[in-house]
Amino acid sequence: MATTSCCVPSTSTTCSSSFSLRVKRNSNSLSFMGSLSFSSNANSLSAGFVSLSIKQNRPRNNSLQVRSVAAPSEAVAGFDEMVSGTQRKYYMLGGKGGVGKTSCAASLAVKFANSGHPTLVVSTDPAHSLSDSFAQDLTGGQLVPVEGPDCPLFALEINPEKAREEFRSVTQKNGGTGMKDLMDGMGLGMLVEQLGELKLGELLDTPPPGLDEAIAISKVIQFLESQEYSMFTRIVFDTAPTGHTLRLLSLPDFLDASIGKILKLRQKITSATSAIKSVFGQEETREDASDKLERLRERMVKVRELFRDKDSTEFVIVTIPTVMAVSESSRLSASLKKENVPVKRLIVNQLLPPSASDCKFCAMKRKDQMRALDVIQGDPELSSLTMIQAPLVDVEIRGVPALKFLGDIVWK
Ligand SMILES: Nc1ncnc2c1ncn2[C@@H]1O[C@H](COP(=O)(O)OP(=O)(O)OP(=O)(O)O)[C@@H](O)[C@H]1O
Repeated sequence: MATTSCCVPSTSTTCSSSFSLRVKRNSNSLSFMGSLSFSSNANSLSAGFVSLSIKQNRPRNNSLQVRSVAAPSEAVAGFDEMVSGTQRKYYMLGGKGGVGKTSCAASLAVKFANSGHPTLVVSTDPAHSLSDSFAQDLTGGQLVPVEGPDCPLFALEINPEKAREEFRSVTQKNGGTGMKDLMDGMGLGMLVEQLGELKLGELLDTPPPGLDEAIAISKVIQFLESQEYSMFTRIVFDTAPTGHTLRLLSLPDFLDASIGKILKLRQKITSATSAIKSVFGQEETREDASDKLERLRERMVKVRELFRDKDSTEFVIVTIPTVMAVSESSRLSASLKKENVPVKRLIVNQLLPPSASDCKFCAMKRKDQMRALDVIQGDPELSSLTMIQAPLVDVEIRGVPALKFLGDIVWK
C-alpha cells in the first residue's frame, strides 16, 4: 500500500495481543501500521517472546524506530483491550499543559462511543477546552449530548468557579434551602448542617484551599451513585495539568485535611460566639456532624480504591517529544506510581510526520524529537510504559469527524 500523505503517521506503535502489520512504502522508507505489539522493555526479552527491531531506511536523526515485542497475555494490549467488556471503565488522560490531553481524551471518547459504549467525557481542568475540541458548547456543568457518534456520548465540564459562584448566590437567599439543594446536587448534602452556621458567602470569597477539588470530587461521587450516570460504560477524564490531577487523586487525604480545616474554622467561630452556642445546642450538632463527615470520608475511600483498581481504571500520560515535557511526564508517572494509580500507556503526541524533503527547520525539529524519544527510552519511569506515537497532523483537530480521524490514528 503506497502513501504520501503527511497526516498519516509513518510509525504507529500500539499494542495488542495480535501481531498484524500493514506495511507502507514511500519514497525512501518502509513504515508499519496496525496492531504491532509493543513493549518498552523490548531490549530485554524473556524466553518465549519474539522481538523485532526495525529501523527505517533514513538517516539516524530522521528516523523513527519501532521496537516490538509480542506481548505476554497479562501485558498491555491495544484498543481491543480498552473496548472489551461492558463493565464500567475509567480512563484519565493527563500531562503537561498544551500537550494534547483534551484532543486525545475527546478522540478516545468518540472512539468508545463509535465502538458501542455509552460514553461520558469529563473535564476537570478549570481551563476547559472540551467545548473547543468538540466545536460545541458544553459549558454549564451539566451533561450535554455530543452530536455525531453512533452511541450516546455526553460531555461534562466541571466548572469550579461557576459552581462556587452559584454556591455563593444561593447562600445569600432562601435562608439556606437553595444551598441545601445545590449541595445535595453536588453529593455534599451532609455537609450542609455542618456548614450552615458559617458565613459561607464570606468563606467563599476567600475559599479554603481544595474547594475546587471538592467540587470535582463530588461529581466523581455522583458517577458512582447517581442513576443519571449509570448508563455509561466508559468514562474518560480530561484532567487538568499535573498538579491538580494529583490533588484530585489523593481524595481521602485531601478530604481529611479539608474537613479538618472546616471543623477548626467552625470551632473558632463557635468559641467566639459561646453565648449563642448554647442556644443552638452545639455539642449535639457537632457529634452528629462528625458521624456524617466520617461517612463521607468512607465514601471517598471507596472512590480512591476504585481509582486504584487496575481492572477498571487506567491513567494515560500524554506528552510531546521535548525533553522538558518528557521530564514532567516522568515525574507525573513517579507520583502516580506512588499513589498506586495504574499507568500503562504513554502517548507521545505531535511527532513530525515523515518527509522525503525536510527543510532545515523540520530537520532540526525532527532531530530534537528523536532526542526526546531517546530520553523516554532511557527513563526508568517511562521506559516501562507502552509508547503510542501520535503524529502532528496538518488539520486542526476540532469537531467529531476530526476527532474520529485522530482517534483512528492514536487508539489501535
Ligand atoms: N497530534 C496533533 N496534531 C496537530 N495538532 C494537535 C495535535 N494534538 C493536539 N493538537 C492541537 O494542539 C492544541 C492543544 O491541544 P489540546 O487542547 O488537546 O491540549 P491540552 O493538553 O488539553 O491543553 P491544556 O493543557 O491547555 O488543556 C490544540 O490546538 C490541538 O488542536
